[in-house]
Amino acid sequence: MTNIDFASLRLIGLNHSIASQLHLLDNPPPDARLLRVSAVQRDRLGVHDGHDESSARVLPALLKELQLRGLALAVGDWVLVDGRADGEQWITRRLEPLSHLARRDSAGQRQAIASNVDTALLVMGLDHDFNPRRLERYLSMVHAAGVAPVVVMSKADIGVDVAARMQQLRQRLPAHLPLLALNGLSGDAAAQLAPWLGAGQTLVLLGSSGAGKSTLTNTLCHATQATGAVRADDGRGRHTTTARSLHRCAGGACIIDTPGLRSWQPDADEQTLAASFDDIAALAARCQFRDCRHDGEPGCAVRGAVDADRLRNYHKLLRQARLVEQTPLERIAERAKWKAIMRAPRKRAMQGRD
Ligand SMILES: Nc1nc2c(ncn2[C@@H]2O[C@H](COP(=O)(O)OP(=O)(O)OP(=O)(O)O)[C@@H](O)[C@H]2O)c(=O)[nH]1
Ligand SMILES: [Zn+2]
Repeated sequence: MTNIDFASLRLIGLNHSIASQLHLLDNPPPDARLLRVSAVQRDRLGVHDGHDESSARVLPALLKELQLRGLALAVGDWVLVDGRADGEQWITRRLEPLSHLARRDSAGQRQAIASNVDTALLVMGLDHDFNPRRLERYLSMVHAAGVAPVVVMSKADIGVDVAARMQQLRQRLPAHLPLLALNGLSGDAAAQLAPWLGAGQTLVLLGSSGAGKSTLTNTLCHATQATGAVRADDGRGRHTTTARSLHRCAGGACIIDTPGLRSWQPDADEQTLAASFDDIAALAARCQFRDCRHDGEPGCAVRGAVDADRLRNYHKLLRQARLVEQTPLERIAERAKWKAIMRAPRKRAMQGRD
């Protein structure tokens, strides 16, 4: 029978939906332990039992099965781990995640970011990091994964034009989206984020390098990290330097910190991306033409009602999604078309940044 220490695992986000999957497994391995992936390295993973982190390897059969499905283990995955006589820990199963965040790299390859996340904090600095288009790209990725986003504008204490920028975002983004400005170095940040930090919740922090993700993680999880570090007694493969992704917060939530992403796209097809701009989708129902592209057609309800740069970004993201879905031949034709358009200097001026 699989071992579940529910009280301990609850500290790192175990809930009943995950635990109940154990009863549905075919041939559950005897004496396996349920643990959570807390760090991913090249050929080793950090696994957490709620109190301590240790190191494990993935069974080649599981690795192969995941690869065939285009998947990979990510921080936040729940796994079954078997201890062997040689002292090595092997990950034998991965429970089906309730949510899974992934991105596409510049070559179109899918890369796993995090699994079983309730809330994504999209962290962006109110300094030179400020970039609404990039924020919208993060929102699409998070929406495609079925994770609830919260926009966290950091460096409110040192940012430039803070009030004007917050106002700009409020006007540009859908009204229902939680949006707040904070100083990640101040204890007040925990109070501002309290609605999302309940016991058993898992949050992931996403944003560019330097946005303030680790600073915020330290502020929110400081007490737990300090106590977590002193528990070093069995000495087996613990606390490797990169194994710092899953952090416990004092109030019972846990946070997955991620490195800043460079040159990436949301892992979503055109339809999913379009749905992630739900303000545009809602307005589009009132366009005169059912297949309106909101690109200058008469009777368009979107153009004029949505921030012009947001609409340009929407079109750009859909174009990129189509590109990933295309066959190589279609891609060549599309590229030729764009080359011709890019050659026309008047049109070039209309291509936005980022
Ligand atoms: N004044 C102020 N400084 C901040 C705030 N948030 C982050 N910083 C500073 O910004 C710098 C970068 O912050 P990090 O937390 O390391 O950024 P990160 O997003 O974790 O970056 P990567 O780990 O590279 O992805 C540090 O020097 C922080 O002290 C804030 O809200 N206010
Ligand atoms: Zn329209």
